[in-house]
Amino acid sequence: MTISVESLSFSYGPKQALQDVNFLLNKGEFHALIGPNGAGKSTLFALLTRLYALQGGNIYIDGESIKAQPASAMKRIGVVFQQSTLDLDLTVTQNLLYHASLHGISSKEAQKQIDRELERMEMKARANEKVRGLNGGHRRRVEIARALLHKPDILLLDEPTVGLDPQTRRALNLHVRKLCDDENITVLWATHLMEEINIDDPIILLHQGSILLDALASTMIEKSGEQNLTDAFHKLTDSDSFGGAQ
Ligand SMILES: Nc1ncnc2c1ncn2[C@@H]1O[C@H](COP(=O)(O)OP(=O)(O)OP(=O)(O)O)[C@@H](O)[C@H]1O
Repeated sequence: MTISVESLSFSYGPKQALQDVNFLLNKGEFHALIGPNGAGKSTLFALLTRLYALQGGNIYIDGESIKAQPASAMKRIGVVFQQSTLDLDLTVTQNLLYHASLHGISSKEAQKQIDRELERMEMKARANEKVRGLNGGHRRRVEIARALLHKPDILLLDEPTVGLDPQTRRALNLHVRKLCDDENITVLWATHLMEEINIDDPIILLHQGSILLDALASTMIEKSGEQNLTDAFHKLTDSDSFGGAQ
């Protein structure tokens, strides 16, 4: 399963948020989408998930255009948005059952999938608790379980660790990396936190709506001349040093 983004551009009225964005996601790999605030990450997610209609360019899933086959393309994608969309007054299972029914999954199959995904996220013991009683990290795990219910082969996560403490962030990041290893799921993880990225991760560095770098994280360090990812990120996304990084 690959995603190919080709010549993607998007404007909010006169404000151009993305310009000529191109990249490829490889099957079963963890990719980090990084960029400072306002770089265009959320806009890109909105296009990948069909929340916004495409303006310029196209997105292909295994060669299939999401413009031409939006429904079948969407079946292959699971999404965790930046803002939580769980119903706080429903239990974990009720939230997941509702989502499964939206995907047309039978209740028997849904229960099987819910058990499987909650087990994987180490949340099975909390299945009958109201979401309101869960901490932020556990709510995020439920959202990841929910995104996987319809067995997608691509998982998109838009800054999923916002507001979580470092330990919880790390645990969640490891959970998602395991999905790549165990299930061959292709992941796009948007973040502006460099500690969530490994040196050998493929990264897509977005800055002011354009791709500044599409390479391994180690290459970002080399290109910047810095010693670590955090310094490299700041150097490359500082407007004064913009250009010459590609
Ligand atoms: N509804 C909107 N109307 C006008 N401009 C917008 C709108 N949404 C986003 N923008 C602008 O488009 C650009 C890209 O925004 P976007 O939210 O995609 O960036 P981001 O990288 O996700 O940032 P953040 O990390 O802050 O969410 C920014 O300059 C932003 O101000």
